[in-house]
Amino acid sequence: MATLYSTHCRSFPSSSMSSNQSVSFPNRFFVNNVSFKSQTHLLQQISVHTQQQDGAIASSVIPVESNNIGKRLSPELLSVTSSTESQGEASFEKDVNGCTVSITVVGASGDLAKKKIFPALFALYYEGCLPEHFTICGYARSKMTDAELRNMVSKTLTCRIDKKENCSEKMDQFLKRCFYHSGQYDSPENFAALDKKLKEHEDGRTSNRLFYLSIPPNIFIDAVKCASLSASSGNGGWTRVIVEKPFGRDSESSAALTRSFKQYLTEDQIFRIDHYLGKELVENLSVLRFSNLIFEPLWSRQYIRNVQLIFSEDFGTEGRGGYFDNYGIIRDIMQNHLLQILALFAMETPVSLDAEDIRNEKVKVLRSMRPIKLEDVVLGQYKNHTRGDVVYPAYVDDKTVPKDSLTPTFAAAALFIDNARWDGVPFLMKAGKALHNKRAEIRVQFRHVPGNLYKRNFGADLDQATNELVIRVQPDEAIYLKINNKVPGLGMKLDRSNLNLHYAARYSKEIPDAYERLLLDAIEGERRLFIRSDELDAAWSLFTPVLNEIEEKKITPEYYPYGSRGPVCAHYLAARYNVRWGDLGLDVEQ
Ligand SMILES: NC(=O)C1=CN([C@@H]2O[C@H](COP(=O)(O)OP(=O)(O)OC[C@H]3O[C@@H](n4cnc5c(N)ncnc54)[C@H](OP(=O)(O)O)[C@@H]3O)[C@@H](O)[C@H]2O)C=CC1
Ligand SMILES: O=C1O[C@H](COP(=O)(O)O)[C@@H](O)[C@H](O)[C@H]1O
Repeated sequence: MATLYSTHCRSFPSSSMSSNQSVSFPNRFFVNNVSFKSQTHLLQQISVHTQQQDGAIASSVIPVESNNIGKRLSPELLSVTSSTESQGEASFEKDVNGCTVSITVVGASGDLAKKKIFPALFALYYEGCLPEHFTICGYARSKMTDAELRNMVSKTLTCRIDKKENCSEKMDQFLKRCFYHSGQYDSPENFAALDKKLKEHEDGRTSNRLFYLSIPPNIFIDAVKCASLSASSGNGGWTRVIVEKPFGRDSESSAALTRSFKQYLTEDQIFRIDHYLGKELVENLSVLRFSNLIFEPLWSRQYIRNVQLIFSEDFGTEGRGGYFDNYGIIRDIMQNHLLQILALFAMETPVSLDAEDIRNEKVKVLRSMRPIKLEDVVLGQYKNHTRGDVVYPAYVDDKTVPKDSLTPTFAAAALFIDNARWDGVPFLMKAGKALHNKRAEIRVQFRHVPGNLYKRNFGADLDQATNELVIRVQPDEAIYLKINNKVPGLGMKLDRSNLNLHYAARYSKEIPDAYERLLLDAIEGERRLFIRSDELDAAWSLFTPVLNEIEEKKITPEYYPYGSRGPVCAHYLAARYNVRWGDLGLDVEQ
């Protein structure tokens, strides 16, 4: 997996390679990524030098079928070599003209582009993770010059706190690679003009083109159609499209969207982003589980009492009420971010770390899930609240939201996976806006110790002694395990303490933003963290019936004050399954 690379990013100095040159890799790497990289080169062979335990170097050539020599590698071919972990070098035959990557941010004038995409692209550039030849082009209807785009982008760029050297120089160099093209999203002519502009920058090199659709969903198809027909790579490079959520609002609309995409793109070209999959601790979930002996044996109904997936924000829908009212918190957070984490958490060990193997396991989890019952769902909506002199608005105070809106800004739900590993274990989800804190975490509560010798020390409430593993995705990333411990002294007093892996204390390096990882993956053709269409179908099949029922029955949400801990009914839901929400406990570190 990416986290095992010890190189700081996964780029190689590919564009500086001369024909048949070997590229040496100073550190351990997975050969599949070497091969992936070679999609931008013509493959000749891959030589691998593996360091043995005694330090000796064993050399081998990864067999490449003769009919594949000189061809671009497809991900399918890569699976042959994917599990080889090596140190060494690889040889490629370089393209005659070299390659370039052109990244077009469609909707460049928008919120997400400014907030996340351009800063992530700069971070990749700053870290040396972008190829030598690349162009970034903003595309939107707004009229802007290149200079105006650069000015807009420059306001959002920051340098890594641990690497401030040459920052302004790097920013200037980066901004010089950014251009702007104004056009309509449904105009083949405007996209053809974009194509012409990109070609000028690509300067005859093999062009690989990445389109990031950072636009509202109602114009996805227009943009995909025009990008694919008028501006895709025409000279042997790849064309990929990153699509932002929402991918529809139920099974039917999602399937229709996929069908429309597939008129213009193959599944391999579609990168459906769920930025929670790019978060460091979500990426680490599989490492934690599959590369530590102590967790995997406990990872089942036998030892785990319940799992909690919690998302909270301490602000409302500010500025996004128009979008939000049509979706609500279940579609905005649960059906995608929390469900994706659940699938990664609960999946069986994949055959390998290849994208398809991982996604195959995730989809099995999703398909094993029990339909969600309406009585297992709690809905809430925030109302206004005054604290001191400050009046915090209600959801319906947003001018873009109808006054009588029933759209939930909070939801809690109990989900179940009906398979052998998880039979009967409640997976509780809770997501809300305008709550008392901002947090995303996974909480795993273990069963009570059978015949606990120390039970008298806990009084009547054995839950006080529950071991709990907390994976705090954000903020202040941490993994900690609550254990029972003897308080030092002559008596026998027990307390609960944390074995704590606190990232800020352990690692001095700043944690990359999820969008950096995902953009880099899309450039490299790594699909592991993107949603495959069957995963999406399964996710919608799970949520669509209950969403329909909520809407048909016009369920009134429980109103909770802005800045509170959310609806009381969430506690009743948990109690029904003999669960206490872990984030509301009284521990030192919650
Ligand atoms: N913002 C966020 O935090 C997040 C956003 N997303 C998703 O990312 C995508 C982009 O989000 P965001 O940047 O907030 O979106 P914006 O509403 O800011 O729209 C992006 C750009 O699209 C164009 N646009 C907006 N509305 C229309 C319209 N009705 N018809 C045609 N063009 C329009 C505008 O550019 P111009 O007028 O110049 O053409 C605008 O600058 C959306 O799909 C959103 O759901 C996902 C997660 C988080
Ligand atoms: O996808 C979305 O995510 C954000 C929260 O993302 P984070 O990385 O800041 O935690 C959320 O605010 C937004 O409503 C939702 O659409």
